[in-house]
Amino acid sequence: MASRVDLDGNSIKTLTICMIGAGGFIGSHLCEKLLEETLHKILAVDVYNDKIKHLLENSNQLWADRIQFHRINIKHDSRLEGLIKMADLTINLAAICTPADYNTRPLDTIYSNFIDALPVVKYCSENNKRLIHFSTCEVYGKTIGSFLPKDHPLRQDPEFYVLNEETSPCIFGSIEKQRWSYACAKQLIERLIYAEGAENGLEFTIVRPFNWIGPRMDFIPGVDGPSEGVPRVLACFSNNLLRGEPLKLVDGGQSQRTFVYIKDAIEAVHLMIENPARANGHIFNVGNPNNEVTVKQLAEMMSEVYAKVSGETALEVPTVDVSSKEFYGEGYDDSDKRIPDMTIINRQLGWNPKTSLWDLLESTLTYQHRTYAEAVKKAIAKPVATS
Ligand SMILES: NC(=O)c1ccc[n+]([C@@H]2O[C@H](COP(=O)([O-])OP(=O)(O)OC[C@H]3O[C@@H](n4cnc5c(N)ncnc54)[C@H](O)[C@@H]3O)[C@@H](O)[C@H]2O)c1
Ligand SMILES: O=c1ccn([C@@H]2O[C@H](COP(=O)(O)OP(=O)(O)O[C@H]3OC[C@@H](O)[C@H](O)[C@H]3O)[C@@H](O)[C@H]2O)c(=O)[nH]1
Repeated sequence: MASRVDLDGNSIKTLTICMIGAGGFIGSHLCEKLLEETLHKILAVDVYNDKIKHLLENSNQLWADRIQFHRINIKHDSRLEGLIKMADLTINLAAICTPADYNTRPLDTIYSNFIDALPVVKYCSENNKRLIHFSTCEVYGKTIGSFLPKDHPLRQDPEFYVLNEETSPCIFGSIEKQRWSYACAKQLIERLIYAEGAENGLEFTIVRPFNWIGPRMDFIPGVDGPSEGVPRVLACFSNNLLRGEPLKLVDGGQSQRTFVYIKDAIEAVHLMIENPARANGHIFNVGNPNNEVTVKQLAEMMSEVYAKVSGETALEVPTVDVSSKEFYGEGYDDSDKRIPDMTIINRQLGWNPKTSLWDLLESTLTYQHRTYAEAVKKAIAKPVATS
């Protein structure tokens, strides 16, 4: 591989990266990218490795000696500090990050996103190691505009809804709305990392992903995850499409999201890894402001794309409304709208997302159909056990 240079023309040093949560959706894509396009070494830490098996198993591959899997639960494993010490850079992706858990398992959510991340920050700070920590767009919570009357003209003013790392406040619901346990824990760990940077010189970058989606996201209930499990929206809707059932719109699907293709987003992380002088000390929104839809529009587009890639006829009534209480239970609440301000990532790293929502759904749903259609058919055909 020819010697590669960073954004300032300096040659890039080969790194050893301790990637915690490497076996998850984002981790699997990041491992793939680093192995295929760089010479960096990965110490991959996770409790699962199904999503990176293809990278670990084939010993003929060029990168066989550049990835090592460590099955470690970071809650209680003394090997973690040793791995962080061995690495030049630690990337922490580990988290409980599915909304169905925030109000039903708030303690696990808070422990996972705050308490369990503490030693990682501490070991990086004490050993002078750089940290890239994955936070979330949920730290912004609700938009200022959402508190205005429905038809107020200021709702159309970007000042009232575009989310900026340096100027937007973090607006959460009341404590009984346990949905915000995740966002609040993520916010506190961001503040702690920021304080470690300010008081102890920790070199850090914080990433706030805005709905990254693509292949290998979450699981299909009853196929490669629990039948009663509720994954994030891409997998929920994929599951409905694979089963030929209407897509469930929580509270009418009026919330808005911007979706970015995982492969575009991984490019941004790659730039952060290899341009520490431009990334250190920054918090970055990573999303695609051009891909905004309501959840209802997402459902309609996914139905259309799925019909195209599977050759199956779309349902006449493709969606059904369901209340958030029925779908998620007590304590659910929602972010109304999420448009990332791209000024900082653009200025520091020159990054811009490329893939349109239609195109990213086409490649993702082609993957979902190819990977799961047969398995779902079998699961549906299985006779239900009678008592
Ligand atoms: N995908 C998105 O759009 C998105 C949006 C906002 C924030 N994020 C953040 O990005 C990070 C990665 O998200 P993802 O979508 O890949 O989720 P994911 O659930 O697919 O990956 C998380 C991984 O962390 C591992 N993990 C969790 N607890 C662990 C522990 N105690 N010890 C070892 N491993 C543990 C899990 O096994 C899993 O493989 C998370 O911090 C999440 O909050 C993701
Ligand atoms: O079947 C479904 C699933 C979800 N939804 C809705 O779709 C929207 C998106 O739901 P997701 O499950 O993708 O989760 P959210 O976008 O609310 O939060 C996510 O955002 C950023 C990350 O930190 C986390 O991965 C997650 O918290 C929500 O309004 C939800 O209520 C449905 O209408 N139907």
